[in-house]
Amino acid sequence: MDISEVLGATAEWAVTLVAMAVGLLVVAYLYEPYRKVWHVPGPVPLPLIGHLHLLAMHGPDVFSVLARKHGPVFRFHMGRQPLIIVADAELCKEVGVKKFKSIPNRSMPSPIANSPIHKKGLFFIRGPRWTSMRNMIISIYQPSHLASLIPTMESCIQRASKNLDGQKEITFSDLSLSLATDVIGLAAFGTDFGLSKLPVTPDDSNIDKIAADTSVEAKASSEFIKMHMHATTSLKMDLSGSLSILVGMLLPFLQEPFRQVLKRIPGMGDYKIDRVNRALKTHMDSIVAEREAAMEHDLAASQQRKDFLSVVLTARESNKSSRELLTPDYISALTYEHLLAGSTTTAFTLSTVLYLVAKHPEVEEKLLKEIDAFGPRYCVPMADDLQTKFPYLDQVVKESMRFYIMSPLLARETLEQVEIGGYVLPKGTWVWLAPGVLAKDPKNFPEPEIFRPERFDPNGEEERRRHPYAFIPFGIGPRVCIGQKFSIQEIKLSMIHLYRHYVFRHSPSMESPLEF
Ligand code: HEM
Repeated sequence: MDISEVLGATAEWAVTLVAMAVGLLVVAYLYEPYRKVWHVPGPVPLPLIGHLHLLAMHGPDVFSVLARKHGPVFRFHMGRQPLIIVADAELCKEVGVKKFKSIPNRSMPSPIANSPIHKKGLFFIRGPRWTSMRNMIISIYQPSHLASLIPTMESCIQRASKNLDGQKEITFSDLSLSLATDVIGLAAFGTDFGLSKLPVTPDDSNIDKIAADTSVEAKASSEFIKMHMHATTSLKMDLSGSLSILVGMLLPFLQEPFRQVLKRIPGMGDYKIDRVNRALKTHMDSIVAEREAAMEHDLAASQQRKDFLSVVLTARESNKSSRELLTPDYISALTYEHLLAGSTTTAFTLSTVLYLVAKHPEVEEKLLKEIDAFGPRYCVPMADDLQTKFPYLDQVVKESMRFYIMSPLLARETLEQVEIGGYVLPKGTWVWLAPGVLAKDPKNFPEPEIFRPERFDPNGEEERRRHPYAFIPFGIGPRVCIGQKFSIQEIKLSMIHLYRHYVFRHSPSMESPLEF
């Protein structure tokens, strides 16, 4: 062997060794988070994609399938990121309530981390700031405030339902989205978006028609809503996300550099998301600034306003710590969050209630009887009436929310090492509760695939036997939804108004079975 052959062989070895070392580093990087929670049962994750192939295979049922196989606490890998899924009512109570001090925050998905308008809302803020803001917001949502919103809600419902007059066929989910967005627009901003004058769809098709309205207010609202719709649909952290989100799920360290580059390339998803998020923030900041100016101009008139933004601005002036806490960017984020958290959720729930009632004539008959018994059509129920005079409607709404649960997962992250269901989880573990699995568990809901509102009858055996945390569509513990009563009030008022004037049937062209 001459010297050049020796050198060649050495170089080959060196390249092989370097390639192996890089390969090992990549594998170590990919499996590093797995190492910390490998003792929790779960399927073997594939490199890069983790368990995303299972999600593609089973759809949203994947967590029920895995819970049956691996037990109530198991691992699910979203790309490289392991999630510890908790699918048992008692253990959910442990995570959400009993051990709240060790698990007080939500994990922050990557699309949010890049958007201040989303990041600074109540949903994702942490620590003492969250405690103070939550207490301040809860104080606004007193029963008397909710009751005072009934006329606003009712007038939006009446206006939206005019779209049904003379119609043989309508896509109700579009109408309910317009309605819910209008209601929250008035409740949060004191602004009438007027969307239910003409339903708006997330694919923007009606936006153009709305934009044809030349009034300044209509233009501003339609632009704002268009951006909002886009921002909402792009928040998903799944296979349909932007390229940087996809890359981030596989190799998180590459996400930020990718995003920085892609957001500068017109036509890329990241480019659009970045522009929309910045525009939304600018728009919200200008709404807040305008309202602040109006307040300075006429304090007494501003204090009379009932919308969330005005109430928060008034609260800010009450003392020094509120002024420090409620800076304009947080106020923008909190107000915008209402639109984000309160429109699609309520619209989805109202649509599914209507869909399920239309599918079950015996439920419809019982419901109509209850609604008719309340009184003549012009008699609008008050807050107390909604709570006490419509027990069957209450059961129908609950059962619909169980049947098609809006949030099948609740995100949490451990603040310190904690033990859940016999497994020690280190600080920083993503622990996600699975109300979607609980809602279909025959232990708590016999024959879970049957739509039966009576299972929520407070005097019934099934309701009495059920674990108190088996049904948590609005979440659990101190982080529970702040808009629960608001949206239930809106849904009940809508159902009462709609069923006083119309009945609904499924269109022959409707997708069956529904796919989510
Ligand atoms: C049917 C309608 C709604 C559903 C199903 C729903 C569901 C949820 C769920 C599941 C959570 C997470 C709770 C947890 O992690 O334990 C949540 C949180 C939240 N929701 Fe709702 N929601 C609805 C309507 C609303 C409305 C109308 C608003 C605003 C007025 C709102 C504002 C919020 C906020 C701010 C949070 C975060 C609370 C915190 O972290 O302190 N939601 N919601």
